[in-house]
Amino acid sequence: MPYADPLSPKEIEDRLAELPGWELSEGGTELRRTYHLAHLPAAILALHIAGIQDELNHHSDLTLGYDTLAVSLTTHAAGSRLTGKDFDLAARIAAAAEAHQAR
Ligand SMILES: C[C@H](O)[C@H](O)[C@H]1CNC2=NC(N)=NC(=O)C2=N1
Repeated sequence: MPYADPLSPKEIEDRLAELPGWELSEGGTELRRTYHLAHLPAAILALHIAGIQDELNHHSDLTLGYDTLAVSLTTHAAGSRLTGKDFDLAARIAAAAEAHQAR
């Protein structure tokens, strides 16, 4: 069983509709969102997300800014294309961000 198979454009469109505020990168290979919150709360949210990612064994790239936390997701084992694992993790990240009152 491969780690995860790339999704079709239609599947991506359908899954993206379930994630308000998230967007695709230029080539449709990354799922992205930037959260806005104060610096230390953003770092704490990053720590929470890191725990979720180890639990799921699927990891995003997180960029901590002055008052932002940017999230970028792709599945490396699928040739850096989007798979269901990306959307599953994004949904968990979105729930964590809401709990941290990130916008
Ligand atoms: C061995 C382990 O299952 C793999 O390295 C996992 C870890 N986390 C991962 N995260 C992401 N985004 N893509 C992967 O292909 C991936 N592979």
